[in-house]
Amino acid sequence: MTTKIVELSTLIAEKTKVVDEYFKKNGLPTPSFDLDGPTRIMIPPQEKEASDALTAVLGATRDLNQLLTGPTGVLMSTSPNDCLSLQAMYRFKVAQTLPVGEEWSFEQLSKAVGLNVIDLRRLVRHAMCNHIFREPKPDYVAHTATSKLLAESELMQNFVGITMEEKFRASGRVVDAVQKYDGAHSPEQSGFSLAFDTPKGFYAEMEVHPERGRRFASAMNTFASLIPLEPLFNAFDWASFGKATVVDVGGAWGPVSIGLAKRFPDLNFIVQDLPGVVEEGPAKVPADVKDRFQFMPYSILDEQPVKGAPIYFFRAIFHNWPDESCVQILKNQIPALKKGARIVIDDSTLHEPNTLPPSVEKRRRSMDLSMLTWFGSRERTVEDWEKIFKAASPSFQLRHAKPAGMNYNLDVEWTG
Ligand SMILES: C[S@@+](CC[C@H](N)C(=O)[O-])C[C@H]1O[C@@H](n2cnc3c(N)ncnc32)[C@H](O)[C@@H]1O
Repeated sequence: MTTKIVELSTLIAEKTKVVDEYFKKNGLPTPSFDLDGPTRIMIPPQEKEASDALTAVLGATRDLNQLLTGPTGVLMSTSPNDCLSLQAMYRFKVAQTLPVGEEWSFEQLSKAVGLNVIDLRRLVRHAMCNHIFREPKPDYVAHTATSKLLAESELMQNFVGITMEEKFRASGRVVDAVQKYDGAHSPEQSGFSLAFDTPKGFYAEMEVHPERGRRFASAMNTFASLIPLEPLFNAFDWASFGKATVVDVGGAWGPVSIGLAKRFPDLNFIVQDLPGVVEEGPAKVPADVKDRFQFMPYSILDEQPVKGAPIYFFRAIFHNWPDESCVQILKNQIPALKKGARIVIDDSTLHEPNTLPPSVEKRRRSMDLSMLTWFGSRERTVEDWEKIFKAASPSFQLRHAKPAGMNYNLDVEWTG
């Protein structure tokens, strides 16, 4: 009889071959830890066979690893140390300090980053276990593909920065928050607020710490600009509105609206966000669509000031807010809505357990816990969404809820 571990290893071998052939056929470099290794492994979902094979390999390698580690090993090796060593790499700018292609001794690196050599060595050597840096000869450090990416990419620096400096710390207080508040009813009832000892929720706290706020906004904006927008273009009939204004509520610097503007030349955009965020916006809009953009400070906790637009677009907004706040945000839009106006929501959504490949399910569940950590909020199923619309007003009618890439697209009509 074939055992589970052999079954998994056979699947891994078969599916890895499919992925390998896809890379070769498309002239893509093979994954490598070396300096010139590719920085991003992405197979577009329309390349279904190769994309499914990659998903299968990621799930099966994880399962095989866990089976061979065994229950005792899994429980005892789960630890925050991966975050700890990466936080140190971020805080001491180790990646940016070590020149790419050079080999520096720990002594030299210690002097340059300003951390004693004993602690630097132990932290870097732990990071090396995750292929972040390598030790080409005893007591020397060199870059790998991953540490090089951290050295050279501002997005990665900001993304790692918010994860290690804010979220890692906040995670340590999530269970306390859950126990204390028994379900967050407002953004300040989060692990983040407990960890940072603040009476404010995450976004309100960022307003009083503009540097941290900019780091978060930069990470989110760059991340958003890397996500393929094709699924969003196709999920909603943007063109059917003809010459129309889209109010991009919480649109940050407008990365998603910029994509929409390029694809749908008849649409104009009013991008709204907190004052410190929108002030960065105009400089980021490419010249070819600039005349169709306006940026406006607006807090979703107040009444919507742009009246009578046909489309109010919320991308990755509601999952940052607990249910009561979502209801209030929707109510705040009502005075601006004319009959037939649409609230278009593009947000990640939860599925029934065990209906997605394990690696995708883990990503979604992790996103759900991230929302809990930062904001006391949650990912939602379509049914959860429907309850929120109903609580805000029975005049909100859900026209469709369609999968759109990693997200769901919800088209909600104001029936007046
Ligand atoms: C996860 S980001 C999504 C940004 C953008 N919609 C996208 O898809 O990339 C959430 C956005 O909500 C904005 N935000 C947070 N609190 C807000 C508030 N009270 N009023 C308006 N925007 C807010 C943040 O500044 C941030 O830009």
